[in-house]
Formats: sequence, C-alpha cells, structure tokens
Amino acid sequence: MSILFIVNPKAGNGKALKVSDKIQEKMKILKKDYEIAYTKGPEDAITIAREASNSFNKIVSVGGDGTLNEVVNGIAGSRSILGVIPAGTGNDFAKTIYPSLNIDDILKTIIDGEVKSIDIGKCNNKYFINIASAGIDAEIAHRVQRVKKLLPGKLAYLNTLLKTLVTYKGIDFNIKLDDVSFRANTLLITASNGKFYGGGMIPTPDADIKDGYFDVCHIKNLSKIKIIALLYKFLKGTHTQIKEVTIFKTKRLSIQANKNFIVNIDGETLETNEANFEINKEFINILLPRNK
Ligand SMILES: Nc1ncnc2c1ncn2[C@@H]1O[C@H](COP(=O)(O)OP(=O)(O)OP(=O)(O)O)[C@@H](O)[C@H]1O
Repeated sequence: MSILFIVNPKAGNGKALKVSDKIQEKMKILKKDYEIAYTKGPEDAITIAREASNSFNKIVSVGGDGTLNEVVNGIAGSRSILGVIPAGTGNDFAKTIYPSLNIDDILKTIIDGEVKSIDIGKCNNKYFINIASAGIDAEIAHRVQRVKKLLPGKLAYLNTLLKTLVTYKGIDFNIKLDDVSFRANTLLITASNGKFYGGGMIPTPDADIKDGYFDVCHIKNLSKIKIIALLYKFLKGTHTQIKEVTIFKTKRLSIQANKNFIVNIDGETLETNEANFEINKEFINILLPRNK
C-alpha cells in the first residue's frame, strides 16, 4: 500500500513545499510507506505519474489545478488511486471534493479515505478533471500567461481582464451537444465536470463528478455593461436564470469556429479551431472524505 506524493515545488508560490514538509512529518509519525517526487518543470508530473502508476497504489498530486491535471493525464487508464492535496493558488477542483481545505483533514482522506470512481473529461487528446472552457475567460487566461512575464500576478490579471473586456467581440461558434446543435456569438462556454474554476467562480452550480455528464454553461455575447453585471452573479453561481445563459447536460460537446480560439483546460490553455469534448464515466478512482 505505498503512496507516491508528486510535489510541484513552484505551486502556490512555494506553498506546496511547505505542505510537503507537513506530509513527511505525518507519514513518519504514522510509519507509512511513502515516497516523494518533486517535479522539475511543466509536464514532468505526467511522466512521473505514468511511470509510477504500475508500482504505487496511491498517487497524490501536491500542487494546484495544473499539477493535478498532469497527474490525471499520467495515471489515466491505470488502476492507481488518485489523491488530491491542494497547495496551489486556485485549488478549484479541491473545492468540489473537500468540505474544507484543511490539510490535516485532507491527509486523513489520503491515508484512510473512501475510494470512489469519478468521471473525467477529454478535450481532443487531453484529459481534464475539472472544467474546460472557451470564450472570454479562456482568452484572458491565455493573455495573462504572457503579461505575467512583464507585470506582477494581480496587476497582470487586472490589466488583461480590462483590456480583453473592452476589445472582446464574441466568438461565432458552431456548437453541437448530444441532442441539439446551434450557432451563436458566444461570450463563453464551459464543459464542466467540477463546480469551480478561475479561483472560485461557479459557472455550473449543479455539476456532478459522478453523474456521467458534463454540465455546459453557454452564455451569448453581451453588452459590456451586462458583462459586468453578470460577473458578480457568475462568481456566486446565481447567473443561471439570466436569459442569455443556458445550462445543458451532455456527454459530448463540439465547438468549432472559422478562426483559431483558445481553450482553457483545467487552467492551462491551447489554441485550436475545433474542440471536441467527451465525458469518460467513472474513469478514475479517487480518494474522497469518508462522509462525502
Ligand atoms: N519545477 C517546476 N518549475 C516550474 N514550473 C513547474 C515545475 N513543476 C511543475 N511546473 C508547472 O507549474 C504550473 C503551475 O502549477 P499549478 O497549477 O499546480 O500551481 P498554481 O498555478 O500555483 O495553482 P492553481 O493552478 O491552482 O492556481 C504547471 O503548469 C506545471 O506544469
């Protein structure tokens, strides 16, 4: 019953390193068989998780949503059990599965939690555990990554948010779900497995990681004033009654445009002119708190 902790030393501006000290302390006290691997750069967690998936019973991501996404892509298709220790800046997926982000409680789950099968999304060839999206949010996420090299984090985000808000003209998407197809000038569209993204926003309040479906939030492009009003509701998940917002449940989603657009997958971005999403029901075994 050995456990591998995959720690991203850069996650949460070094928070993951502190959490890793705590993990080691606890494991020694409990005399548990464990190992720790530190990632050396982007995508390293995929390789580490893939190579470890035959020899470790539990593989635990210690970092943010980006590290978790990589660990999921590494263990996909194996029998390893996934553990999630949030130690990033956003930790959006952890908010879906844990009632609180207290590290001591979460360590109890890693050692003695209940193993359950949950759904995993796939976008083109990449798996995701939480939320994928396209539209204004993905454009902002993509641009922030570039601006971050020039400005500090929060300033980079605010600067990009304002600039994108002013210039965004909507994207004309051809959208195909299980039962319906339509074309719409779109503010944003999500394929959600988890509930939270972007540091706690709630696009699909009823998303369920065990129901075998994506919850899709589609929002038609809006005037700038309406976007600002929507943002407040979107943060709390109370936007679903607005007339330009539609929520669907679907197993498949396809979005296509005449020009390239950005897709945000668990917080990482890629550029394409067609994104095909499918849900893989009960695809990964994960450790969840016993009362969940
Ligand atoms: N040693 C490393 N040096 C630099 N980057 C790394 C290293 N190891 C992993 N990474 C990359 O760091 C990125 C960010 O990690 P992660 O998303 O887990 O943390 P975060 O950004 O602090 O948290 P969150 O996504 O929850 O806001 C990932 O895309 C990952 O590929």
